[in-house]
Amino acid sequence: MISRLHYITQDLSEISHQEQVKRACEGGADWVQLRVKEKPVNDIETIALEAQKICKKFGAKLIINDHIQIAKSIQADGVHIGKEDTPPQEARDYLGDNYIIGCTANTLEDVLRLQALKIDYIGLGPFRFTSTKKNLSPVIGIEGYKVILAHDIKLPIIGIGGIKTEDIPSLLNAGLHGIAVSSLINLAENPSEKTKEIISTLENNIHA
Ligand SMILES: Cc1ncc(COP(=O)(O)OP(=O)(O)O)c(N)n1
Ligand SMILES: Cc1ncsc1CCOP(=O)(O)O
Ligand SMILES: [Mg+2]
Repeated sequence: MISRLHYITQDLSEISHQEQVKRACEGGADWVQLRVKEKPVNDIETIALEAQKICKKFGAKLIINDHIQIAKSIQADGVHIGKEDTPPQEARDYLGDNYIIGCTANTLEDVLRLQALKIDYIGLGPFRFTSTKKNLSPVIGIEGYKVILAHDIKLPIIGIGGIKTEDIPSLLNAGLHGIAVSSLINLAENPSEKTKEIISTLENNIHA
C-alpha cells in the first residue's frame, strides 16, 4: 500500500536529515523520502544508512530521492525519480521488481505517459509555489488537479508542493491518493505533533 503521507527531508543548516527522520517517525510517519541535494554521493549513502536504521525501528518505508545506486546498495524500499533523473524503465531494470519506484509528473501528459510504465506511484506537482525546490515547474493548483484527476488514472497520485494541513480535504476530494510534504513538517514548531495532525486530517478525509 502506498502511504497517504509521504514525508520528505530537506537540507537545513540547523538540523540533520537523520534527526528530521526521527522527528517525523515519532509523529507516526510510515513513509520517508530522503531528499539530500547538497552533499556528495558518499555522504548521502552514509546518511541513508542511518536514516534506514531509524525507519526500520519505526517500521517506516525509506524511499531514496534521485540516487538509484544508493537505494540498491543499502537495500532501501524504493526510489523517487524525476524527469531529470534516471529514466523509469532503466531504474526498474536496475532495481528489479522488489523496489518501489515513484516518478514525478507536472502535467496530464506526464501522468498519461508514466501510467504505461512499471512504476508504483506518481508525485504530481507543484500544487503551489514552494521555496523547498529550485527550478519549480508551473503550479497546478486545485483546479488543475481536478482536471487531471478526472481522467481514468490507475496509479496512486500524490500531490506535492507547498501543501498545508488545511489543503488536505480539497486535495483528497479532487482525487489524490495522498500528499507529500517537506517544510510543513520540517519547519513546524513541533514536527512530531505536526506529523500527527497531518495524519489524522488525512484519515478523517479519506472516503473510501
Ligand atoms: C512524491 C514526490 N513527488 C515529486 C518529487 C519531485 O522529484 P523531482 O522532480 O526529481 O525533484 P527533486 O525532488 O529531485 O528536486 C518528489 N521528490 N517526491
Ligand atoms: C520536491 C518537490 N517537488 C515539487 S515541490 C517539492 C518540494 C515540496 O516541499 P514543500 O512541502 O516544503 O513545499
Ligand atoms: Mg529528482
